[in-house]
Amino acid sequence: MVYIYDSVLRDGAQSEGISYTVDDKLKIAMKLDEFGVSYIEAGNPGSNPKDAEFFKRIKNVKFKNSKIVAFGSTRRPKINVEDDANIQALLDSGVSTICIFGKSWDLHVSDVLRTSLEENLNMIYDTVKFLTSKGFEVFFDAEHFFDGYKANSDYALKTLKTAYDAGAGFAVLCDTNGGSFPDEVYEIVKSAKKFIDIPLGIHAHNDSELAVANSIAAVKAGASMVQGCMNGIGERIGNANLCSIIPALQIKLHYKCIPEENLKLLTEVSKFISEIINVQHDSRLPYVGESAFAHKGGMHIDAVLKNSKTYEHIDPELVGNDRKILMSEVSGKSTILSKIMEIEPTLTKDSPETAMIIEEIKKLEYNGYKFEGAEASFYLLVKKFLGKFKKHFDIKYFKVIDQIPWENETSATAMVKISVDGIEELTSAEGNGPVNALDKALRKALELFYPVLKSVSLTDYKVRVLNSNGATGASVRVIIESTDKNMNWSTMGVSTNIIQASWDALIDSIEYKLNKIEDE
Ligand SMILES: CC(=O)SCCNC(=O)CCNC(=O)[C@H](O)C(C)(C)COP(=O)(O)OP(=O)(O)OC[C@H]1O[C@@H](n2cnc3c(N)ncnc32)[C@H](O)[C@@H]1OP(=O)(O)O
Ligand SMILES: CC(=O)C(=O)O
Repeated sequence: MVYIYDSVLRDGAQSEGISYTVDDKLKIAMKLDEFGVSYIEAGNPGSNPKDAEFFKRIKNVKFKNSKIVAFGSTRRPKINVEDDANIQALLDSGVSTICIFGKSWDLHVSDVLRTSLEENLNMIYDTVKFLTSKGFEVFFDAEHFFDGYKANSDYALKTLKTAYDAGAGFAVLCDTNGGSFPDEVYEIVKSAKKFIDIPLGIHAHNDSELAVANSIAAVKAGASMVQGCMNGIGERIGNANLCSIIPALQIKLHYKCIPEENLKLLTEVSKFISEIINVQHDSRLPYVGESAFAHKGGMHIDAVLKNSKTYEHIDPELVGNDRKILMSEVSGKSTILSKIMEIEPTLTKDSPETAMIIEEIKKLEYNGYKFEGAEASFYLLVKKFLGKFKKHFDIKYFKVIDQIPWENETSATAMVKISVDGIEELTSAEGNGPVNALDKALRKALELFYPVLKSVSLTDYKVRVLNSNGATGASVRVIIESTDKNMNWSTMGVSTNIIQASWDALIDSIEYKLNKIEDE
């Protein structure tokens, strides 16, 4: 068993750009409990009113898997532990587990605490003893343990012994500055383990991008608690990313970390935390990112479709993620065929249509199209090639007029003339920009013929300048995301004229919806 100790709410709150509300903290704590981590380090009750309120409110919440931990430092030098306001706040926090960080690097004792080595040991002893004697489960975070060990191993080890003598349940060895290497961590954890019989934990920062490797090295050397943060957030570059450590330990090294059946919640929990902290979920996160199982190279896709083990280190379903097959100019026949077969199952790798579609895609990608992000446009292209595309309307013309200054949120007016089965319709609409006005005018006209389009809305609009050397004459690629609440789809347009590119993406969005209805 390796105890998973998440610090998203404490060390995570020390990340640049992250500031939780009390409600955010409560939501995250409940999600982590549902996921099944053993400990949730929820904050420092002596630090600020928000954390103090959190500890007050959390008293009324029942947790089924996790214990809430309050975090704080050893007492200040040269005062009685009972007189330390931060220790008092820990006592009042209402939790049963407390994590105390203390100095284990002599440099920090002399230069930061500005006290004697002896007094620092007294501070550790007094604080841990005081809290254990009050019945708390106490963990000791040996701050800068690895740097301290390298500078003065006797003293660093003495700090662990002191915490042990005072009744600490775990000594957690911290790579606070994140500068250690896995082989050093392995050796130092081994020697700490030989020196003292207290359960050991690891708390690694990611300054050298080695926090996950260092945490795993520590476990291999005998540590049985991993402190870290989901998504790797935390002070500076962040903490060891638990989203990578948990599956590595549980799936590959067969340690028990969280309830087995909950591992498939990992991707959801990771995305939930990004949502709460209001940052884009990083697609490149191992295991849980959108790209973690996204295959693009033609040869990779060919192999994955034959046997997914050829290019996947684990089955994505184990962590609740999905496999993605991306189409692009580096796709081979197998990739595109797998997509084409969703539209026309009788085609094979050797059908002339397959070769023609691949050639067309490569030509279009050369000219700035990117089908990887616009699968609905790909679907329409294939349908057109196979003669299966049904055109639902003709555009006679469209016009857009920009207006500055704005008037009541309106800066553009569009006029659109369409025809459906020979019946013409001319509409106009105002919008907060030319694309918005065009979208509204087009829908107004089409909804008369196709009321189902009332359920469709645009959810995202992205523009990418393709050859920026062309300055205002550069080509742009517009990607539009649409939804009808049941499904989402993306379409694309490329042109030197941003209005034309947007218009093409809009037309594809609507034709996709109407063609899909006919497939059903
Ligand atoms: C490695 C880590 O991440 S440890 C956790 C770090 N987290 C944080 O700092 C966030 C929470 N911190 C806070 O809210 C504030 O720093 C508080 C409320 C705890 C303290 O605030 P202040 O009393 O104003 O002190 P300030 O933050 O300016 O300085 C830190 C003080 O703590 C002392 N200190 C640092 N580590 C320890 C320790 N392990 N034990 C005792 N005292 C310590 C420093 O020596 C310094 O004291 P000094 O001013 O007498 O020299
Ligand atoms: C305790 C802690 O956060 C650290 O040493 O990094």
